[in-house]
Formats: sequence, structure tokens, C-alpha cells
Amino acid sequence: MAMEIFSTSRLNAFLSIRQDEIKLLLIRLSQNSSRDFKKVELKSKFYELTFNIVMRMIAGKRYYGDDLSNYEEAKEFRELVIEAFKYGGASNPGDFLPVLRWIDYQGLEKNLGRIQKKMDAFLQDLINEHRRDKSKNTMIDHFLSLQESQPDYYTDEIIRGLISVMILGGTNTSAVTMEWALSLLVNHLEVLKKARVELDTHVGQERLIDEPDLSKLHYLQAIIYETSRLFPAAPLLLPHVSSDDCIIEGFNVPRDTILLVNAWAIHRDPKVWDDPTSFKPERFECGEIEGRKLLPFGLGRRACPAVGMAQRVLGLALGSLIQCFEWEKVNGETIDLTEANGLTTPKVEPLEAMCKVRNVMSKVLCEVTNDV
Ligand code: HEM
Repeated sequence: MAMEIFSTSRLNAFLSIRQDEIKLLLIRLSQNSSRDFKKVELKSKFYELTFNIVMRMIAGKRYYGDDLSNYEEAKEFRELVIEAFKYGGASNPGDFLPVLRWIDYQGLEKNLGRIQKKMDAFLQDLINEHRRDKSKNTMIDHFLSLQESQPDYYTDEIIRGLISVMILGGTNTSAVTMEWALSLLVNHLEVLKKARVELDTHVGQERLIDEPDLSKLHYLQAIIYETSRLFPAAPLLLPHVSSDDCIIEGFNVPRDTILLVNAWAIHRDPKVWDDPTSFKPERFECGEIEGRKLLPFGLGRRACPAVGMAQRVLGLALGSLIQCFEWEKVNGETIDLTEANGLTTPKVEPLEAMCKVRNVMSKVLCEVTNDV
């Protein structure tokens, strides 16, 4: 099913959504930065970008920005999702010490239950809306047509679950990766320069980068790999559970054990990587990457089904930011790369940087303003 939802043809059908939202971000960043460098905060902008992309694919609606179809609904949903991230991302001590579960230590289960109920009601309204008006071409419409042919499998409950997992798995992960990537680039301006030369060579300066260009931009791709190596958006992947008794690295693991894979540690293991803590995209410039070594999307049957989509969004967004703007540190200060606790490795300090529209891009940005 995942293969179908995120198939190449389905991803291609949603291309204009990704292009539109990235153009809107470029316009926001270009305001007041056409002549001089301007300080911009990027964490919230990247989150809004990925949230709008995912929600437009799912439901055909934007939830951040000026032209919202229903401001109150959007506000309510945004707050709900932020709460879901807060409680959904917290580790539950009750999973490891059952006695804590009986007393619902920290009230985690109560809060999760409350949020789940609100989320279910909200998503059910969305589904009902699309059931009434079948004219749209969104993922919800696709699920509803599957429901007609396979009603026992595609129940409303399953559809609500699919939507939730796409929102929770597909927004923060991509946004956080963009934030780390740009932070690393601003700290390593020589890498940024090399990426820009690659873009100028393969895309030129007369038009904006587009998704078909990505296959030629190997250095840009290497920057994304290297960012995901150092700061994997899901450092412990998702919890897995052993379906049977098994032995892992000599340890007996009984059936139904929660298993966590520490991708973060594998990505920084000096036995696997040369100079593991340094940012060196060059290590990915040529040659195949061994899946066992670099696994920001997990591995095997439960790996992220949306790798292709994530790579397109990351490549197009980062490529556009490099192509359209000069970037600098604020007051010349190195960007702090300390990681905070959280399900998706957030930065302790939200990224702020100085940006200035590139001269060569002013023309392109005018075109962008005209067709958005
Ligand atoms: C940089 C971006 C992303 C990263 C690093 C990422 C990473 C991951 C990881 C590590 C897993 C779990 C794999 C495992 O435990 O073995 C996962 C699962 C998943 N991801 Fe992604 N992901 C990203 C973007 C997305 C996007 C854009 C979507 C959809 C819009 C998405 C949807 C999902 C879904 C539906 C699952 C499956 C959850 C399940 O099996 O229950 N992800 N992702």
C-alpha cells in the first residue's frame, strides 16, 4: 500500500504543490533582502513549508500562511498537531516499568487519549468533507476510492491512521533536516560555494531549479546525505517489536520486546566512518552508500515509505535556497549545532541566518511573484 501511496506517478502528480510552496518561501525570504543582508529565522518557516506540502497532498488545504480557507479551523488543527508531537514524541517510562503504567506516571496516557480523540474528530470531519465533495484529487479522495473497492480494509479508522502517520512522520522530519543542512552550510561556506557552482553549472542562472535537475546535482545530494548522517531526523528510528524470540548480536531477545535502533550512533561510529564528527559531503560524492551504514530512513520492510518524496522536497528546497540567496552567519558567529532532546533531533537554538537575494536571481524572483 505504501508503495502505491508514494509511487512515482503519485509524487509527480503533486509536483506543483511542492513547487508552489517552495516559491512562496522564497518570496517570504526575499522581502527586504534584495539590497542588503537581512536576518531571518528559519525553523518555523521550514516547518510551515513541510506542513503545507503534506496537508495539501492529503487534503488540498494550507494550514499556515495568509490565504487560508478557514482561519479558525487551521489554527485549531495547528495547535492540535503541535500537542500531538509533544506527547507522541515523549518516551513513556511505563513501557519499561509496568508499575508506572498502572498509575499513568506523568499523565502521558491520559493526555495521549485526549489528543487522539480530538485528532480523530478533526480528521473524520476532513474525510466527511471529501466524501461530500468528490471533485478534488487529494490523498483522502484516493483513500475514499479505495474504500469503495475494498471497504473491509479501508475503513475510516484506517484512513484516519494513515493521515495521522503521514502528518507526524512527514512534517518535522523534513523540516528539521532542512534546518540542519542550512546550519551546516552557513558554518561551512566553502561547501555552500561548491554547491552553488554545481547549481550554476547544471541549472544556470536564468531559471529556478526544478525536480528533474536533482539527478544531476550530485554534490547537493551528498550534502543531504551528510546532513542525515550527522543529524538523522529520527535518531532511534521508530520503535520496533520482536515478532518472535530471536538472537541479536549474541543477546537473547524474547518475543514482544521493544527494540530501538540507534542510527545516530551508527552514523558516528569511528569503526564505520572516517573522521565521523566532521561535516564532509565529499565522502558521498562517488560510490554507492551501504544501507547498513547510513540509515536515516530505516531499513527493510518497515523503512520510511516516503524516502522518494522526502528527497525531492529536501533537494528542491535546499537547492532553491542555495540558488536564490547568499547566506551568512549573524554577526559572524558560528551557528550552534547543539542538539536538544526530542523525537526528531531538534536544534537547541532555532536557526537564524543572514540572507540576501542573489543579483542573478532577482529576475527569476520577479517571474516567481507573477505566477504564484
Ligand atoms: C527527512 C525526511 C524523513 C525522514 C528522515 C524519515 C524517516 C523515517 C524513519 C526512520 C521511519 C521509521 C523506519 C524504521 O523504524 O525502520 C519512517 C517511517 C515512516 N515515514 Fe518517514 N521520514 C521522512 C519523511 C517522511 C515523509 C515526507 C512522509 C510522508 C508524507 C513520511 C512518512 C512515513 C511513514 C508513513 C512511515 C511509516 C510509519 C510506520 O511504519 O508505522 N516520512 N520515516
